[in-house]
Amino acid sequence: MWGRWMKKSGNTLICIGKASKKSLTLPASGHPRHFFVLPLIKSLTFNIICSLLFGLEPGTRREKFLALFQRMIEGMWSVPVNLPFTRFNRSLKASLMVRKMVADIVNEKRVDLEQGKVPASHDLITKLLSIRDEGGAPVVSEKEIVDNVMLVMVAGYDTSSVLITFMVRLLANDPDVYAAMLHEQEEIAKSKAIGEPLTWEDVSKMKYTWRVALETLRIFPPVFGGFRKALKDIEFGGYLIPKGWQIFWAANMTQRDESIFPDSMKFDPTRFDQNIASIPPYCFVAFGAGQRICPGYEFARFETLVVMHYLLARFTWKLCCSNHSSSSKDNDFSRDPMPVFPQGLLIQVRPICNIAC
Ligand code: HEM
Repeated sequence: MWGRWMKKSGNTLICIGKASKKSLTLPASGHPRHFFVLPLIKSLTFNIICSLLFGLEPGTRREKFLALFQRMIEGMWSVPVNLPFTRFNRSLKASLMVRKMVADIVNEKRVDLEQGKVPASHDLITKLLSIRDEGGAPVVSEKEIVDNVMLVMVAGYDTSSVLITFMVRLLANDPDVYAAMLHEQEEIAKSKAIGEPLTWEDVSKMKYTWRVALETLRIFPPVFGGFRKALKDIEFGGYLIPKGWQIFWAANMTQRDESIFPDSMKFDPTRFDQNIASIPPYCFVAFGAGQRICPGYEFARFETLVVMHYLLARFTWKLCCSNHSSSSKDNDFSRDPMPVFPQGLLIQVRPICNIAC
């Protein structure tokens, strides 16, 4: 849904490209720098969503929004004990403030639309505000718009950023995949003048990079599962699941099942080339499946591809352990329930410019 809308809106790739270049800039001194990948990419994907979906431009307001939003997310999976000074309590308070900020933005946009200052196609909010029934009355209430904005922010924040972080780790560990991906991006960049933005055609050529992303999602799905309700009695593996029961589908288990993905722990992006036909339906479920499949799939695809393009164009990197951590396993991760690295995955980065960027 959003993918189609974004493709129609001409500046999508330019906007993702600009945000990526801004976040991924280092002084060209050639000296290495250290970065924690996950927080950096999280704020990048947050900024992309803010600009593209909500038309919220950089500035103090967006920074406040990000800080409150992060506080809200931190407590979403904590023990739900609402006592002062708990993570849960801080999260609830932040959530109220985020809702208030979103409601204010929606109101401002309604006024802008009424005064003809922005077109209906400006962003997701103006689009939703402009849907009218035959009598000219709004179809989506402002409360529904606020709910949808909150849902999109939460669903799009921790997902693509986790995928990109895992790809950064993979590329540091696997020189063959790194070389193949760099080659693909170099070929695309060669056809462009320095600073020329990526086009939809360029993105459609990033086939190997997307296979690497899919294979990363197969082994390390950011969303490890979800609930469904049995609409009728089902027999599965010799067990009866009665109608009305809740079922938890687990991407981790299906996507590492040896009978579906042989040698399942081997990282092999060729599973997603012409071999993709051998993957049975509902077995690659990193984006879910069926009617509730992730509506942000296309958006996540081109966001990931554009960010990876600029990362490869501008830097080489290697993994390192954090000075602040006594653990030598800094590059291992745990689930919270999203995959998290103890310090956010520390890397040493060296700026390059071997691709036009
Ligand atoms: C790598 C990136 C992403 C992954 C792996 C991912 C994965 C998922 C999964 C597994 C679901 C549940 C689907 C189901 O129940 O069948 C989901 C739902 C959803 N995703 Fe994504 N997602 C990603 C990026 C995004 C982005 C960037 C957005 C928005 C900009 C987004 C918006 C949503 C929304 C709104 C839902 C709820 C849909 C519903 O309940 O009907 N996702 N996503």
